[in-house]
Amino acid sequence: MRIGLIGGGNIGKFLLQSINMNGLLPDGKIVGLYSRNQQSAEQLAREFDTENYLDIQSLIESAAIDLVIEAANIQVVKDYAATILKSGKDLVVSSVGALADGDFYQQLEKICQEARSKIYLPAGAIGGLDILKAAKSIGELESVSIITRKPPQALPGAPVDREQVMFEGTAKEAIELFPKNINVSIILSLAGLGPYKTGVKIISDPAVRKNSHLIEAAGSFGALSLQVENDPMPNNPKTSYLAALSVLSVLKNKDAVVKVG
Ligand SMILES: NC(=O)C1=CN([C@@H]2O[C@H](COP(=O)(O)OP(=O)(O)OC[C@H]3O[C@@H](n4cnc5c(N)ncnc54)[C@H](O)[C@@H]3O)[C@@H](O)[C@H]2O)C=CC1
Ligand SMILES: O=C([O-])CC(=O)C(=O)O
Repeated sequence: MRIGLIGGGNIGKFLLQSINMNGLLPDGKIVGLYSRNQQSAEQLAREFDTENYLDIQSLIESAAIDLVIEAANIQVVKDYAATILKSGKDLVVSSVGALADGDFYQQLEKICQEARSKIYLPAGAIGGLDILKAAKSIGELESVSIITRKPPQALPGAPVDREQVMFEGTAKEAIELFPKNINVSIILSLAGLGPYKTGVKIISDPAVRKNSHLIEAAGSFGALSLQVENDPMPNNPKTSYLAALSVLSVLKNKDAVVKVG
């Protein structure tokens, strides 16, 4: 697997370390990187033995790459996913919030069918998606919600001296207001009832250090209540370590002959 990486932040650097330095993907290597800050991208490319691309288009079009990982932001997915998939390359998306737009989702799906490419959406900083998908398969999933609690440093505009509910509403609205904080609500929507029917509450809490997500769902299967207490990435309190691990896990399991879950 010859991988191209977009984004050299927390998740990107974790992947470079895990794959290119620690060899955690036996048949894979990140052979190309594009990140917005060229100075740090050059440094990362040197440190982790990969090629630094000066513009995103050349990375996407490179014949040396057969799968692209987006670890940047929602806008990058909106701007480049179609080009990547049309070129026949597979795409792993970290900023799954981009797919809250149903028209965009369908457009990408059509491109994949025509170009025989695939999109991989990691579970990110949460779990429980297998339960929602199973419950939905007979159309008897009734409700899905997520309550996210993060320290104020992770949430724009949060007060540092008291707990505050920053948002309460649907996943569709939540991702528009907090695009770097609540991608989890969109993967939950895609596995379950869609972004208009997934309830979201975001709480800023100065008493916590971890990013926690409480997922609740109900249907004919029974009820789900799952609390994830995530350690943040060392350099970015917004992003949970599990989000980075889940991208690596998708890559590790991509071509497995036995699929679990
Ligand atoms: N699904 C999930 O559970 C989660 C998803 N995310 C998503 O993953 C993204 C990456 O997370 P982190 O690595 O923690 O963020 P980060 O802020 O540490 O890194 C983002 C990187 O992307 C680069 N970048 C920004 N705009 C770019 C562009 N136009 N082209 C190329 N590179 C660009 C930045 O320079 C930076 O290196 C987040 O923005 C968020 O959308 C983050 C956390 C959890
Ligand atoms: O990392 C997390 O806990 C969740 C997050 O930022 C996101 O979903 O965008």
